[in-house]
Amino acid sequence: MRPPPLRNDCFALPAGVDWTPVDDAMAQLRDGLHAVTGVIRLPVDEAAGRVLAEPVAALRSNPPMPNSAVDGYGFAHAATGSGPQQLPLVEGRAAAGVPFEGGVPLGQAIRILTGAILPEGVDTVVLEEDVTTDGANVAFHGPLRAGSNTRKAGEDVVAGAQVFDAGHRLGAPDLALLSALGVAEVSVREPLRVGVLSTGDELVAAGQPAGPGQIFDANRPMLLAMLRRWGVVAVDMGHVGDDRAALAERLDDARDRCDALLTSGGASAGDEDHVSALLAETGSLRNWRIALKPGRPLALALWQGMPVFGLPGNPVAAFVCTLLFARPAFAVLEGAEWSAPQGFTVPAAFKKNKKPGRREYLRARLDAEGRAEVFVSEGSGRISGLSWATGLVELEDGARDVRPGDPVRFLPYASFGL
Ligand SMILES: Nc1nc2c(c(=O)[nH]1)N[C@H]1C(S)=C(S)[C@@H](COP(=O)(O)OP(=O)(O)OC[C@H]3O[C@@H](n4cnc5c(N)ncnc54)[C@H](O)[C@@H]3O)O[C@H]1N2
Ligand code: MOO
Repeated sequence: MRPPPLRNDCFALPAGVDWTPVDDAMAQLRDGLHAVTGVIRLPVDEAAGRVLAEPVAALRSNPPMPNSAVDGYGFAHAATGSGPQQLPLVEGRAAAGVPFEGGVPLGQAIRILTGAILPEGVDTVVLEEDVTTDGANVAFHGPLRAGSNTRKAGEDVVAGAQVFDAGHRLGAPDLALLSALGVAEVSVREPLRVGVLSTGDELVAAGQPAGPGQIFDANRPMLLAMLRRWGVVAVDMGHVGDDRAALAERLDDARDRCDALLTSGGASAGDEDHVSALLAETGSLRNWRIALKPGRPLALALWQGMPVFGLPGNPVAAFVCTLLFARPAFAVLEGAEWSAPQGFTVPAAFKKNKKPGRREYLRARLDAEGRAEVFVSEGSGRISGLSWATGLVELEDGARDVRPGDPVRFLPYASFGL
């Protein structure tokens, strides 16, 4: 027998294997998904984090009426000029919620407060800090620009205008806007229910007695917490050993309770890689060898119609694959757009000679000078690096010789909604 040459690089891309570039895998995944959750009506103040199921139009303009932006004195600009101005005051005042009934004659002024509707005859307001008054007259220096310190009706949004498309995920500022526009109820998607299942004979839950060959299940608490951060209903599907029948039973159970499932472990093609073996029997398996480090094996399949993301077992790989593939996929399943993280370019504080042909994600954080430093090890079982980091540095698919000071793309955990 002649052995093959020793490469000893489990990230080498062996010839004859079909390595899928990250972007191709993402595009294929995105194109195969559609919204699966139901639609409900919700009061706007309960809708933060939900995805709109239909477009929303303004029921009212913002602001609904022309009004004053400041506390001061209102008048018609046409009766004023440059230099010292003095205008007699009309009786009464205009306040927010208590409009002045009647008009202000040309050449006269009225006391007006912030948010008050401009009375008939008023188109300009002078700040109270810029006047002197004896209670019967007001004096100030011109010229003032016509319309100073006022807000036009609909200058922000006009009634009838569409403010959001279907698929928009509502954030706190959106609740302010919808409320201001008189929209009190919206049609939104029900939240996605995603199960998390750990696989492998070696796993025990933290807190349980562990034999020398056993390790504590680190992926399940991490993945469940990530889902909760994303507003997903996280369903703990527990742990199964390397037993195909038990795994099939658990997948059936998940199918009844979840819209999608994350499994970890057993994703590649080893003797005990039952997840990919079982999913292969469904005929829908896409067992990707992704040109990605960490996170090469990623099994995607439908189990009786339920999308299953078979994540690699190594916790760092499971984390990266979930951020890159599962999170945007969940958005699509919930009726939103596929979402790419918003990264930014910073100088590197490290050196690295990167091989071509795969995309790499390094655990990273910013130092005091805003440069990205990376974790001491790239081992995908080095969980401490995930805690040490505050984000990931993304190195594109080609070869790259990174020197300190070179620009690199930093993706903070926050850009993945964590
Ligand atoms: N001969 C080769 N061996 C391996 C290769 C390779 O290319 N050639 N690739 C390695 C890479 S990369 C990964 S990733 C893993 C993928 O394997 P699986 O997805 O089948 O995962 P497992 O073998 O079940 O587990 C890998 C590793 O992670 C630990 N693990 C699993 N689940 C958990 C959990 N819930 N919490 C903590 N740790 C977990 C498990 O004990 C293993 O150590 O294959 C490599 N091997
Ligand atoms: O990349 Mo494996 O997918 O290192 O852990």
